[in-house]
Amino acid sequence: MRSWWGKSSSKKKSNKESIIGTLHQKFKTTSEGKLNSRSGGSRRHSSDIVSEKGPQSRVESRSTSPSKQVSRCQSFADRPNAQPLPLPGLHPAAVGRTDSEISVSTKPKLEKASKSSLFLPLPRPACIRSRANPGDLDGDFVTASVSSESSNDSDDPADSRQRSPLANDYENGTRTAAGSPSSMMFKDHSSDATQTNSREAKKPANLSLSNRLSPKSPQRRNLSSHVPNLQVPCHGAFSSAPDSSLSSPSRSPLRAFCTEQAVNSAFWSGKPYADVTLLGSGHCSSPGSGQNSGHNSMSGQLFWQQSRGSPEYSPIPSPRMTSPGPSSRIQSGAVTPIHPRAGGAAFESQNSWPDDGKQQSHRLPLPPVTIPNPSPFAHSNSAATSPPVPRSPGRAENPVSPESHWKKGKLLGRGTFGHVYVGFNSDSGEMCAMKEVTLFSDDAKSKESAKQLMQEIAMLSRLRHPNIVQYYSSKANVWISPEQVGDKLYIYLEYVSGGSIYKLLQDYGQFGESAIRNYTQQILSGLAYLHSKHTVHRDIKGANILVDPNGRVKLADFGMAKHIEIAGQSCPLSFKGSPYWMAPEVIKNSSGCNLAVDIWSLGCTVLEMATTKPPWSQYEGVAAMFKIGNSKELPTIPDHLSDDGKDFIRECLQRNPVNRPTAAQLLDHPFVKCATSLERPFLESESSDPPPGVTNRVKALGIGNGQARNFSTLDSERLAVHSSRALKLTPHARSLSLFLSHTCTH
Ligand SMILES: Nc1ncnc2c1ncn2[C@@H]1O[C@H](COP(=O)(O)OP(=O)(O)OP(=O)(O)O)[C@@H](O)[C@H]1O
Repeated sequence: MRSWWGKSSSKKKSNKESIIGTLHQKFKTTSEGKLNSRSGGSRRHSSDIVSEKGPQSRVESRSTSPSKQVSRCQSFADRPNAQPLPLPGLHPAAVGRTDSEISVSTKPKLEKASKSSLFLPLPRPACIRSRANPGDLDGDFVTASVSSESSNDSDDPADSRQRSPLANDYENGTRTAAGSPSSMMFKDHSSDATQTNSREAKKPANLSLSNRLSPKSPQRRNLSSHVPNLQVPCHGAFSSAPDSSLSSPSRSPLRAFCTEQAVNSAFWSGKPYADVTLLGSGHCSSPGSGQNSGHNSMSGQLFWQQSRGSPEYSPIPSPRMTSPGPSSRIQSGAVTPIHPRAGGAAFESQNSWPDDGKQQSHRLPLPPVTIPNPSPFAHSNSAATSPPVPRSPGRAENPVSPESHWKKGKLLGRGTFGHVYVGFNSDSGEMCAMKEVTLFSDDAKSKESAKQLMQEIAMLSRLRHPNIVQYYSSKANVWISPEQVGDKLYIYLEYVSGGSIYKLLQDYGQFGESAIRNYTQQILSGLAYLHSKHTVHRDIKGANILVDPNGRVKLADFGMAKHIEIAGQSCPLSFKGSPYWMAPEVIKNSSGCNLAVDIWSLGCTVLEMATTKPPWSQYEGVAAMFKIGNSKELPTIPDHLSDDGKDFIRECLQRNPVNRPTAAQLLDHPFVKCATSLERPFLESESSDPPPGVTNRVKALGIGNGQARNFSTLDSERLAVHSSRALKLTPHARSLSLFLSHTCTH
């Protein structure tokens, strides 16, 4: 083994502590759990599980065909167990108005009714409008909307699909709430939904009514009473992600909380990058599996998380994502006829509501913005209250808060903590990435979420490096406080518009070696800086590395980063990370968490860039973890990589963390030492004329000659938004760059 940094790299035998027993035990448990579930015997954490997929839905859940999804939506009522839609006014006395009545008293009735073809009556609009106190009505529907929203922790259109039973079919089985108080809090919804797939056709009205009428459903809460102090630790010290099992609060609805789900979603579904949560000494969280952003991160117990299909969710919802759920219905006025929780077809299709026709069709998705309701009845008549002017997904809404200079724009992606939007400062013309976290006052996970977010801010606000995403403040000169608006918390980050490495790989396929060298060199620079601050990232992978249009790479997502107090010391191991990128010592819980875990993950990321997949991706999650943790094998290294590339990967993937080089040492490795920068210099030379096409275009824009020369080297976005920050190479930097490119060609 070559020791190019002068350090012995003789391999030691890896720790042979085996996790076989543990995994087998878990596997056995999960298998049993699954069998129980299939036979209807399992009721694991019924309140935690948003929905459950049956054998059929499990297959379809992996379908990515929008048309298929739509077709399933349309055929929902045709399911074998589907019952005729209830007619209004048949049995008014049977309508439960309280939660207890719905959940207890009416339940047997409903089951009985389903056998005897008797159906619960449903309220007509006229009945609703004739209420003595419109506020009651509003309250009911507000309740429904809030609780639905809450149960999904999200309010963007993309989440509509999650709330839809079809969407649940599409991606559930592992779609669960996290067992958090929040999920318990929304038991009406989650538990109903959990059992929906098997029962929903039998009792759609039950779900509808319980959602609409539950007096227990939460109202919007005063956040401050529950997250009273949002001040992050002062600059003086680094903060670290807490080692609790609640590491990824906002993603709780998606977090599997029983082994059965692990099996459902990953092991038996054949999903290559299934999300896993392992039962470990600590916990894991965070995103981005190979297939979803942050969705295969670990958190404490051996669970598989259902992938959402991509680590970054497209800001433009696909057709299958456009079925508006309760939340979007409330906000957008769109109603999915088949949504049982919203009362969908049960109400509208057979009750001859005036706008029946409208409700038969799927409306276009609306952007993830909150549209003020024009009247107290807006909720109740949500189907007919589409905003007069459809908002484009990119259209900014009002400033997040009066003091904030950022306006929220389109959705960039979703992660563990919440959603990320483009932010725009109308005054300066700058953009940022706004991370939005929705907090629920009586939800322990929300507190954890806020805590982690603040720790991430505290961490990021201390870091200044070109290869680390920069934290911005919501307000001038306030650098460490997240902004709290209602029940939402915002932090503002440098906007890296190129997306993540994962997304680039998905869109364009594997990278060429030159790009890999360059990106790796930049990742290493960021890591070397981070490690010099005694901080370990713990979730290095393609989905957490952003790339700007100039090829500059930025480490992102510091939600799991940990500060190691004393250099060289390891912190107590937390089972954190994303399984395919996770170091053996983390899986085996054998030698604590130290900086070397990032080096292992870097090696996996290099392989990911070279092949589009992380190592051992041919194995299912548990098997992959077994491979990583227990085998002595190296993952397959593609032949097309240079010897330097292969050697670099081998160095990173040494099983004994002690033998792994440091980031600083790896910067001297030949694979990255001569990496050529992809970043185009900002040309200042008067003699370099732009191509004729560009010149003409620039002339057409009325830009003078001098400006035109520079314009040719800038992408329009950067020019428009970051002109004040445009990179200019000083003469010294230019000559340095030339020198480096010259010396590295040899
Ligand atoms: N600074 C940014 N610029 C551009 N896009 C971003 C930025 N930060 C995040 N995103 C987008 O938002 C998605 C989710 O962000 P991020 O992963 O940081 O969220 P998170 O809550 O920390 O989730 P997780 O821990 O699951 O990764 C990313 O995959 C990326 O597409």
